[in-house]
Amino acid sequence: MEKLQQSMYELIVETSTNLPNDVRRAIAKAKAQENAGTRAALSLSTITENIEMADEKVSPICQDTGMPTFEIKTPVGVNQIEIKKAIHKAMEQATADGKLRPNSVDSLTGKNSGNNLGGGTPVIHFSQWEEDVIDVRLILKGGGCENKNVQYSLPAELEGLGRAGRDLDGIRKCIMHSVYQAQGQGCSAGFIGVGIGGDRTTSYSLAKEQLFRTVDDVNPVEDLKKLEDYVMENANKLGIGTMGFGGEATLLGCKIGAMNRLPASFFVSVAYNCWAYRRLGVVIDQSTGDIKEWLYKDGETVDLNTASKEIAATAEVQEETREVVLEAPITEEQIRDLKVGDVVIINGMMHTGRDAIHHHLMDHDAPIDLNGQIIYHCGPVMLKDEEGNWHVKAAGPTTSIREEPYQGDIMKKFGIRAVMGKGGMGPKTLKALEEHGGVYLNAIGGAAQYYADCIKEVKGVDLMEFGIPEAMWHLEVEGFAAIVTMDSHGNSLHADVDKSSLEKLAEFKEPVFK
Ligand SMILES: O=C(O)C[C@H](O)C(=O)O
Ligand code: SF4
Repeated sequence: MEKLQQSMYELIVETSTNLPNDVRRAIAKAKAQENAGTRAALSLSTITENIEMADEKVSPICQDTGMPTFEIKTPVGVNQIEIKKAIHKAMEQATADGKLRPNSVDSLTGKNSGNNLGGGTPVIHFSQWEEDVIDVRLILKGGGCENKNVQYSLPAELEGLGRAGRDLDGIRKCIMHSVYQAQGQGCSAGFIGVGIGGDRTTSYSLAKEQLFRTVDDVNPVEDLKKLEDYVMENANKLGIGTMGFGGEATLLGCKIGAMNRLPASFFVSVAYNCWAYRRLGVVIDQSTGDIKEWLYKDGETVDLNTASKEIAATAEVQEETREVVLEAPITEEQIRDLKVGDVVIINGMMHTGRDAIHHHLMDHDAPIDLNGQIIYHCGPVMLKDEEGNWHVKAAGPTTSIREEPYQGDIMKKFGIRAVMGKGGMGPKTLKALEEHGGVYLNAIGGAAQYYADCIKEVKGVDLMEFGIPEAMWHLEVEGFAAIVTMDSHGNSLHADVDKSSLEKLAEFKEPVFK
């Protein structure tokens, strides 16, 4: 199997950079249905542009290239150790080439292994089958959507929906609730895999397995088909929308599986996948290791730009929406002038800072003067050239809510005026924005190529000891667009969408499946 390592490399690169056709179709459909000219329509246009850029440049669709999860079927007698070794080598190569972000972090020391290998990374599951070829499927599922996975133990009391019992209707309520609780934080519009039954572990595994099904397949189990259809019809009525900005498209796919359970347990597990649903597969010749066939690529090319009426309307909305250009250092007066809904175009410097940096800044000085500056919640994919200069390969926002315990204090301590990320922040930060004169900017989650293109130069880096994604990168940008979703006057689009979607969720309280 001398070609196996190369085949695995191709699978990894293709999965990171090229979305499968069923996913593209779901996104194109959502885009066509979105109300023209809204923030959601604008976000979907950015997303589709990003998908095409990633494809053309053979660069990661999203900077978080996720937890690589391989599901492999081998004919009896094939050496699985050899396959594992080939995958490990291919992972290292793809990381060195900037197709994967180094994403494997020691949970105790915080050290990034740098090559995507380490305890539990990558995930490789083997099973045997009686075919004479090897079937390898890969999902790259990002951490932000992984954090929105949820497991219910029935019976349960659910916010907005009341009692969920141990029956089909109780399961229905759990699934509706899972979509509500994700809000925009897992980069909606998303896809969910649901596992019913099992124990806590197998229930989650079953949920994840559902993500290997194609978006448009039909569930052979009548009750589950009914449930999938119901969820697809109704979850979109919650109005959470793309990025949680409100809108028509909240959920793009729902796949449900069931297995037996113990008499005492009744789990419903939901695996939430962002729109950047990176899943591909290959059929491998067991003697040469060559790729015989690609899976999830059904040949027909999907036009992501079918929604011409919406694109025309985008031009209109840009006239109505206030656009403000910001360049650091920013004054308090400039910030107080911004309102939720304004589009901000950033030129000049911004500095990345995510989990490790926020924790660090609580009781250390900043490596540079942050007064009036912009902090970007981002862990980019970076590559160093032979002259030692860094280049940005992918750089979309990360989920901001993780910085909620620190953000307000850090803004005040260092005089930071704007923080940018995705998914919004909570009441503590909102209060600090009001007191201090700060603003929260929402960039489009997953649009890592779109934003990488706005970064003109890497001016430097500090705190590299935290690893590439967690270091503080000093970036010079041009035309970097984001939306004000929390302002210094106590307004939060995220709080508004959460409240209205909870009210809508409560409309699904009455039993449907008796
Ligand atoms: O780690 C990242 O860059 C992003 C993460 O997947 C997230 O959605 O928060
Ligand atoms: S940033 Fe968004 S699109 Fe990227 S992996 Fe995280 S949840 Fe997915």
